[in-house]
Amino acid sequence: MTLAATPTGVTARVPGKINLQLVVGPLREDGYHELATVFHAVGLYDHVIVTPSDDWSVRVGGRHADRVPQDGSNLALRAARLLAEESGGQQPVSITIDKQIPVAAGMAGGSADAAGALVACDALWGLGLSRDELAVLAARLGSDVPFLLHGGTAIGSGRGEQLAPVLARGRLHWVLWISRHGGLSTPEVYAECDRLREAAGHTPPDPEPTGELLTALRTMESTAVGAALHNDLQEAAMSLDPTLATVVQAGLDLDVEGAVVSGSGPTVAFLVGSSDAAIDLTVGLAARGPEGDIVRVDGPVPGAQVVGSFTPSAPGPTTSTSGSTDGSTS
Ligand SMILES: C[C@@](CO)(OP(=O)(O)O)[C@H](O)COP(=O)(O)OP(=O)(O)OC[C@H]1O[C@@H](n2ccc(N)nc2=O)[C@H](O)[C@@H]1O
Ligand SMILES: Nc1ncnc2c1ncn2[C@@H]1O[C@H](COP(=O)(O)OP(=O)(O)O)[C@@H](O)[C@H]1O
Repeated sequence: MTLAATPTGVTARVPGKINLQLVVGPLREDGYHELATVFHAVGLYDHVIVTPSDDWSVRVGGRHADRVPQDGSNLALRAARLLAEESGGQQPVSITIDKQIPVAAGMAGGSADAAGALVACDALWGLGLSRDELAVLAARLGSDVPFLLHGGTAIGSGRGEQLAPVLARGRLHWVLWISRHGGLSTPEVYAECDRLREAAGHTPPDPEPTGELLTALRTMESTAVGAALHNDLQEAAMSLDPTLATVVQAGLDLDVEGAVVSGSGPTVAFLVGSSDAAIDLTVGLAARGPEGDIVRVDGPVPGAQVVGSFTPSAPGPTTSTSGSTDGSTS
């Protein structure tokens, strides 16, 4: 009988997200807003590597490492500890994150790392939890974390943690404009949205996703999807970072199917009709738009998944790279 070798390290790959639609309802008594959102996972990835250790720790490298906490507040570390606790106690892990998703950018990079840590630790500790069981823990870590486990395209309701998959066939091509001047705080953007609404005397109704977007997503017809992009937090994000209005206008002046600020911003997502159009827009934005990183990605892509493991008999990571990994930066 051959015993399966216990892995000595596991790598998970996890994408960032954009919101194709974000309808923000009233502020609830628990401090969250009721939402109707359509999440869409795109091919810009963090990698989360977990290895057994004597102590809990996290180390962050990669393009956006400098803005990520490397203490107990790191969401990947919090996720690993929560899973250990809820599964009856496990050996501590040392976590290494390769950070390519921009931080505080409306792309849920911290939530992505939490989702990556959940699937990596589940595999390392041999727990075999289902996605639904992991999603319950994910929701305790943040409203966006369940979606980063799920991936693809999905409707989020409640505070964003209740998911329903969206029937979507095909692929969309995106160009992301990513700020180099720092991110926006999610709670501050929600608070600014409330402030603007109050000043305008506007009380929002219970939110619902629009049928127009859901119909457009069935065929992924880019002109129809582009026309249905919408974000209720966009005005608040622009109020806190006025550059965003200039960025959106720069894209609209070029050849795009649609433009939207992702989540609480400041990332701006431009939808185009082909990969050639994405290259043209990258060149145009670099020449005419405000300074920022410009990245081409496709969506939808799968959520957090294990892509490699180290075993005592085969040291060193084995990795696979299925799915879209474009994420080309200009
Ligand atoms: C705006 C969105 C859109 O997908 O994404 P990001 O822009 O952050 O990526 C999400 O709603 C962010 O979700 P997430 O970043 O997980 O937020 P959480 O940690 O759960 O909450 C942080 C804070 O955001 C506000 N919040 C969050 C979710 C929600 N439905 N209503 C809220 O008002 C609350 O002030 C809360 O204390
Ligand atoms: N692993 C992590 N990666 C990124 N940010 C993290 C992480 N852990 C904790 N944070 C904190 O979460 C905040 C929000 O980060 P992020 O998820 O990237 O943004 P957003 O909420 O805009 O999608 C950051 O400002 C950072 O302080």
